[in-house]
Amino acid sequence: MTRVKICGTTTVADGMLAAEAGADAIGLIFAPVSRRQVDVQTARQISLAVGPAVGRVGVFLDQPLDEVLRLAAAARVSAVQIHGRVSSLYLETLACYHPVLRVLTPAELAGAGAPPIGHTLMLDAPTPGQGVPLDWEALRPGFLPGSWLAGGLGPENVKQAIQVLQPAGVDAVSRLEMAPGHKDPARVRAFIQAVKMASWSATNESYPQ
Ligand SMILES: O=C(O)c1ccccc1NCC(=O)[C@H](O)[C@H](O)COP(=O)(O)O
Repeated sequence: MTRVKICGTTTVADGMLAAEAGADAIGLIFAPVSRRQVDVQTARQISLAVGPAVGRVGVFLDQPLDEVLRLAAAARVSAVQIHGRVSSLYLETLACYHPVLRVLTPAELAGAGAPPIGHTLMLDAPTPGQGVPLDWEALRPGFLPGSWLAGGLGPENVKQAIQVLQPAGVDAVSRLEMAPGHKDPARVRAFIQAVKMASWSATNESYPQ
């Protein structure tokens, strides 16, 4: 089954909405450049509210390692998502503390090998959180099994993305909002439902009859 992460959660109410709609994970963005940045106290409240079955992913962009470790611990996240230019040592050190969702752009994927244990790859647009879809067909030859997909996904196009790439998980934010940082409940529910339906179809269609 394709996992589903609802990113850019800034309130307990929106965290609960995603959890009740069946999300596997929520994203808590700590990148200061983001219009969806959440403060660490609120992030911690959200983490504790969504229950044990929902992953809480701290999202970071070009932030120092000590800042990532401090915020991740304080917010009680269960994984970290790392965008931007960071070293292998940075990622290896982080993976000693948290599962790492390493975000690559399509251009960066070209030179990437299989990720080390503790790391999962996610493909996303060069500028995250802008609602711009990737070219899924062009990605297909190099898309590594087990990778996640983000970039411009919403209820209307996620089925096609899953059919083309069969990602292990999908992640979205812009197309699920009424305004940056504020979820549209109907679109969050529709997105999660669409992922589950598409993933169920992909799994069952591949079974021999
Ligand atoms: O969404 C942001 O504002 C953001 C800013 C800086 C770093 C990461 C950010 N988002 C990370 C995500 O996981 C988004 O869900 C992902 O980029 C997809 O976004 P969208 O294309 O808007 O669905």
